[in-house]
Amino acid sequence: FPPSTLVFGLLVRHPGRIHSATVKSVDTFKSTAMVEWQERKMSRGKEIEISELCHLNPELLDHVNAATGAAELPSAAPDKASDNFGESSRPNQKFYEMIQDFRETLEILPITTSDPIEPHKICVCVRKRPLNKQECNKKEIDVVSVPGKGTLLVHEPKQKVDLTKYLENQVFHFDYSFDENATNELVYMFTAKPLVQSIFQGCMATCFAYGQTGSGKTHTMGGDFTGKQQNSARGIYALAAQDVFTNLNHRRFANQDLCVYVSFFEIYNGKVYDLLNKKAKLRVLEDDRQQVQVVGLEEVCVFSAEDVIKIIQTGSACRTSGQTSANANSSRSHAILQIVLRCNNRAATLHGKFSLVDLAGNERGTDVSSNDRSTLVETSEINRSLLALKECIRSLGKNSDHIPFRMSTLTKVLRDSFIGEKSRTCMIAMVSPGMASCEYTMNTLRYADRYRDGVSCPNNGDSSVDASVLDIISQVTELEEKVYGQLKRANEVVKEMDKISYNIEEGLPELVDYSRKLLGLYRI
Ligand SMILES: Nc1ncnc2c1ncn2[C@@H]1O[C@H](COP(=O)(O)OP(=O)(O)OP(=O)(O)O)[C@@H](O)[C@H]1O
Repeated sequence: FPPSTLVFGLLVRHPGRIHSATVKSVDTFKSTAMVEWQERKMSRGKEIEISELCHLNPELLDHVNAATGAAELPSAAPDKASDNFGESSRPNQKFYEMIQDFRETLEILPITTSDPIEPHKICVCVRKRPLNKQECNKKEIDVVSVPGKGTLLVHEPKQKVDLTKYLENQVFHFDYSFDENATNELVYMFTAKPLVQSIFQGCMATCFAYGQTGSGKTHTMGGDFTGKQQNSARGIYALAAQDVFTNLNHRRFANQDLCVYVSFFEIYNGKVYDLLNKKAKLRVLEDDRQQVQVVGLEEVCVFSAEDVIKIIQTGSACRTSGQTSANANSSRSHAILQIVLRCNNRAATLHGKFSLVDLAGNERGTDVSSNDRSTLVETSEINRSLLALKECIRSLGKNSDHIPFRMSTLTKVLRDSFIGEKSRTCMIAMVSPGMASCEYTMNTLRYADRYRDGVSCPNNGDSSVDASVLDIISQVTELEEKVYGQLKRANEVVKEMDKISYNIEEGLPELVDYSRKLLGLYRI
């Protein structure tokens, strides 16, 4: 065991003893040690030696792993079995076998239509899509298992410094979990269907599809695909619309005299675009009663589920056709379909609202490496809105008085959804099963997990948001609140001045009359 490695071992075991003056020499020691260690890794005989040393001192193994990052990297190297026998039929064959072995120990009981549906104010679910054709061609391995209702496992492939492969099996629990065989109808039944019932009772319901690009958000919300053709009648949007009309005609609600309106818009870079009006750019304004309005948003009165499906097709086509212009990729924007129930009176009073949101791909949230300004703006907007969403739903879960909805345009336009007893929320986290997506899958699951606990620990494992960013956002929000308060006061002053000027104007003719009389009296 060469001295430098020993020094390296000691230094990393006692990091508290390293003083700034010695940092340079420590780095030299470290890099020397790393080079030596890399050389040893290349040689099989030496490999065994390291393995033995690490075996004798597991702490050293952890430190070497941490220092080299080796343990964090999924193996791209061929495993020993295939080295020796050339038997490997896929990359990462060894991991594939380990996962298969693990799965054999699991009791698999997928969720079915006969499982009970429990009422939730905030419901968090997860859906795994099947491996797609490309992934199958590449012989990608599936690292996600869904053993049964609510549970999901990620078999994270890891490798020790001695090249031993192992799985870190991470378990997550949600309200419901859907495997790759689940249909949109099954997912709908447990997620959005209970929310449709709630809007008839006057609730503001919201269903979010969250996940990395290609994980199945649009498939779930907008309908499954046959080739490039999307079947809009089989997505959660359309299934919800069908149920709205079934309820509307039900005698229980028939006497409420309700009518249905639909709007469809997207938010890209903090700006709202109307998908039912050639992507017209709209303004979001807040009045002095804190009511948020999307000014000029097209709200179409609909009479059947088929009407809604046509609207979905029109809006989706508008979304897609815009991909070559300002909105370069639909996965970078949030799409929101709103189904609104209004009383059939003269004022068309709001009765209930269901917002169905296909969120921007969350992998953008971690992509901060780009130098391109527009990508950075996009990334920060997506980060900001997803963070704001998390914070608003958490506040809702805690029945907090303060809902930080002004943090992003997304939460501003969904303000109704986070307030009061009548809010209902469902988050469907979508995950891709492939090993290549493992890191994104973990990010998605951690994000969704926070909702479930109602606990936020943004610095603990949440790679997408840095503490300083959180700080800045909350400072900006505070400033926004202050500016808003000042504006409100200014508004009141203007109103008061208006009143005074009105009074002056009112009194003016009388004053003129009086002056005339005076002039007449004294014959001036
Ligand atoms: N549960 C599923 N079963 C079968 N195929 C699926 C499933 N989920 C997704 N797919 C397929 O995977 C591909 C990507 O899905 P989709 O477009 O819905 O992803 P996305 O998350 O909306 O991506 P983006 O954020 O880029 O819009 C599509 O071809 C879709 O048909």
